[in-house]
Amino acid sequence: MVNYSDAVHATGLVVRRGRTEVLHGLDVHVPVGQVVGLLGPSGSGKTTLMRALIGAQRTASGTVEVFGLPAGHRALRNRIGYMAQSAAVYDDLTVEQNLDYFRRVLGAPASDLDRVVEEVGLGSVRRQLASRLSGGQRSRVSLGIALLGTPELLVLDEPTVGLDPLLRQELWGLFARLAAGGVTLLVSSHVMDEARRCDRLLLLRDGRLVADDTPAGLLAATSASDHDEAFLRILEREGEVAA
Ligand SMILES: Nc1ncnc2c1ncn2[C@@H]1O[C@H](COP(=O)(O)OP(=O)(O)OP(=O)(O)O)[C@@H](O)[C@H]1O
Repeated sequence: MVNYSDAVHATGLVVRRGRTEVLHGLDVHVPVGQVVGLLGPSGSGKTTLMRALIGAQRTASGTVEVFGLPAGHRALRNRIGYMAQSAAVYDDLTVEQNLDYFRRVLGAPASDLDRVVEEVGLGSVRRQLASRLSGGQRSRVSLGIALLGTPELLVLDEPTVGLDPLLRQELWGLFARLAAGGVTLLVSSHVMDEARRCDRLLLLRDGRLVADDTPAGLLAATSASDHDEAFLRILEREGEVAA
């Protein structure tokens, strides 16, 4: 049954990419106003799931609803912000020209430009060409684009990759502030240290959901002292079951 306090509700989601089935009947829900971490080994299906949520991935069967509407519905376009793994940035434009271009495409207010520059901490390079940015700065421009128009759901594919620990901490602070204001965030990550900053964790393995718990709940369920260890234990256990 659909719970209307869920921002995302997927049931029996099956996705094929090419000839291969990569998601095998996932049931996933993401409660409104929470920061939910999407974790799992490389190739486990995190990006594919995110693409399905934003309506960019053809599904073979199952349902995916976002705010009670089918994923990809027109009415969701301005309610979801998506940051892909590869930076969506024009090299021949400055930071603020990039953000302003996407702001106008989205029909977001002019005041969004300064707000977003501030939120992603790019004030000192706002007039610099994107071609001259570091990898971490480029990914923050992409994150800024996802924040334009104040979306209610943010789907962020590894937003902190390539960032130093201080910047990562600042961005997780921003995610927590956004969630406190009612925004829902689904954030994929390879960095297990980031797991403890989430309200809830989804762990994918080979296209199957193998854990859906709070960070503390996962530690308790596995008797592990940190999330690296907890995930390894779950993955080992699931591997044994699958073998
Ligand atoms: N365009 C494609 N055609 C066929 N198979 C694909 C395609 N893109 C991804 N896959 C496969 O789908 C599976 C899931 O990939 P996906 O990118 O969703 O994983 P991921 O968990 O996001 O990985 P990573 O952490 O490395 O980004 C992998 O086995 C991958 O090889």
